[in-house]
Amino acid sequence: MSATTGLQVSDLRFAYPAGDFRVHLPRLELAAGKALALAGPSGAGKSTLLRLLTGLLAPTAGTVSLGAAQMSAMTHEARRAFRLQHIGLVFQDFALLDYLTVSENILLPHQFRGDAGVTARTRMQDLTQRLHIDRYLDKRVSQLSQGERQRVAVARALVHQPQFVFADEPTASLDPARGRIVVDMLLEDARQRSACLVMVTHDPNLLPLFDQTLRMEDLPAA
Ligand SMILES: Nc1ncnc2c1ncn2[C@@H]1O[C@H](COP(=O)(O)OP(=O)(O)OP(=O)(O)O)[C@@H](O)[C@H]1O
Repeated sequence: MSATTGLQVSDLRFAYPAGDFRVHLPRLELAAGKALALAGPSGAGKSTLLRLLTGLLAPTAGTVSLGAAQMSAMTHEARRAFRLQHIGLVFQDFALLDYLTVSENILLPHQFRGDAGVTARTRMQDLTQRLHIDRYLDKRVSQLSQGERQRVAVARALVHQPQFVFADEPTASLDPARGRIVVDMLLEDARQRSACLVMVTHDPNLLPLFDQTLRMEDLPAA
């Protein structure tokens, strides 16, 4: 794989300062355009690993590289700027601002990037149509159901066409049919744009859709 476009992890180790949880990931490679499912029982460390891969948590040892960017070699500010530009994140709790409308939530990260222009709006229209939430664009997020909020979080993560997409159980609040729409869209979007997708899931039926699966229970003892 190209060293400058995919995701690479080498000998990553992490322990929370408080508590007993530890993780050791000797090696992970994900080429551009490929999708990885992160599976494992509750409490196995999937969200923790996702945070390590995005630079939201710093490893105790080892390296995470997203394209040419080695996350732990960057300053806090550089990591933040990199995330804003190149990473799309769907958090488990969605991390939406309740008092803003759907479109404001989706475009807010774009404004931080100094760009909320026509391209972003066109892409927002397309994404929200495909996610069946376009009729809510002017509604406050506080007025939406959990499943609708989850899809707003997915649209927000994709609107800037990031090279790396990380999604923490993006179908948890959805019925199977809508969940499948979201997963298919994430996969199709990543493949079309040659982006990397890492998705946490509890659903074994979804695993065959991915190019690779990492099961937390297969990792060596930390
Ligand atoms: N800030 C923290 N400090 C100490 N321990 C933590 C912290 N956050 C999480 N943990 C612990 O780390 C372990 C892994 O948690 P994590 O949320 O990564 O698991 P998960 O696989 O994503 O779980 P779930 O499927 O339930 O979301 C758990 O035992 C959890 O209690």
